[in-house]
Amino acid sequence: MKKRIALLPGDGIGPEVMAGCQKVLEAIAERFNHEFLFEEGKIGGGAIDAEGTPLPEQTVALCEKSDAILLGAVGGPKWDDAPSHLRPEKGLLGIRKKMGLFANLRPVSTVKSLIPASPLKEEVVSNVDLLIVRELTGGIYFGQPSGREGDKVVDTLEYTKQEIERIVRKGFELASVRRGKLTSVDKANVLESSKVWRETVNRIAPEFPDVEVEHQLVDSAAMQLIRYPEQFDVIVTENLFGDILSDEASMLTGSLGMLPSASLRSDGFGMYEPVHGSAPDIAGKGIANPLAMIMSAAMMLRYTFNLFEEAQAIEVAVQHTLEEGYHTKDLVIENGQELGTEGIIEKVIEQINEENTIKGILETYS
Ligand SMILES: NC(=O)C1=CN([C@@H]2O[C@H](COP(=O)(O)OP(=O)(O)OC[C@H]3O[C@@H](n4cnc5c(N)ncnc54)[C@H](O)[C@@H]3O)[C@@H](O)[C@H]2O)C=CC1
Ligand SMILES: CC(C)CC(=O)C(=O)O
Ligand SMILES: [Mg+2]
Repeated sequence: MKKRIALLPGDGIGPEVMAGCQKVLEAIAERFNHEFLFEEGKIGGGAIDAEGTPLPEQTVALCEKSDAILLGAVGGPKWDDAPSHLRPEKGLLGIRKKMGLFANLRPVSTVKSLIPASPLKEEVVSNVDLLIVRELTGGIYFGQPSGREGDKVVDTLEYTKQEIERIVRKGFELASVRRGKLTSVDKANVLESSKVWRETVNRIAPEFPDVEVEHQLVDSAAMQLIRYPEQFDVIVTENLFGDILSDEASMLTGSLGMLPSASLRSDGFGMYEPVHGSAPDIAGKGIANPLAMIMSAAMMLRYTFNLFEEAQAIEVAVQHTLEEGYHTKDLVIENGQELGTEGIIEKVIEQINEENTIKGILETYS
């Protein structure tokens, strides 16, 4: 299979994790006989410095002609005080909106050998397997007006009924092919948009009789994620709530460096991006965890290219690498060996090239 992949490394640790990801995809291409054509584009702070805008037109054109997009991360202290249209994050919001990537899928599951980086009891996180379905192109990140006037500052939370309905449907569809439970998270005791959200969920529910539906208010959901995360299968929620809850949920796995995501359009086109940001505190040190980025690439292979064995090869390679005790600084493994970004990538590639890893996967699919 021949595919064009747009690489948008971005800022901070973005280029470091993207370099590793590209190497892993090259190993997959060689192992499974595919041709992946990579082309890089600028986005975020680097694009502001080079082109005077966080989302240059060439980058949009590159994304439009590609079969899928991989994005690292944007932002950093250098641009923190810039006016809002010159903030790196505007580039990311812009490309999501421009490409119509309304559904952000953020899977969170326990990785057996990892010790959660928090006081969570092992029995509370040992069987976590949940999927946050976050609305990505509406809500308070996009509503107008937004800005300052005198001593007043405004951000607007805005949704159309259609925007709510399409993400809620996505949540139901995904729950129906997983364990059949949908938790809709809102703030319907306060926000009008959340009331419409809840009405929409209740209106669509009869179309999915096999899906059990429950509603949780976002403050309580934040607590339940830590208290009893195994209760969740699919969580569907609006943009801001999904952003916050997914960073919280990352701690169930051990690190923010472990969470991948897929940002999808209704036709299956997607941009694949780790949940984490540009991590300026560790950028340039060679210690960033590239596994969220790599597993985002696995999601790309599965969701946009329908390359199921190849996606699983990456996931199994990551799992075996961790089971053998190799990890980056952000992770804790008992009696493990700490490696840098490049070191862990080498181990994952060794696993991809390991005969038994691939044999096991091919047998599953035969
Ligand atoms: N998708 C994106 O491009 C996102 C960009 N950002 C931007 O990133 C910048 C930094 O934001 P923060 O709030 O610090 O969030 P962050 O996600 O960049 O970092 C939070 C903490 O997690 C650690 N961390 C994150 N990813 C890691 C990885 N792969 N390996 C090891 N440790 C990792 C960082 O070192 C830091 O201590 C800001 O400019 C923010 O706007 C934030 C979130 C998402
Ligand atoms: C940097 C923001 C635009 C978004 C964010 O934090 C995220 O998508 O997780
Ligand atoms: Mg975020």
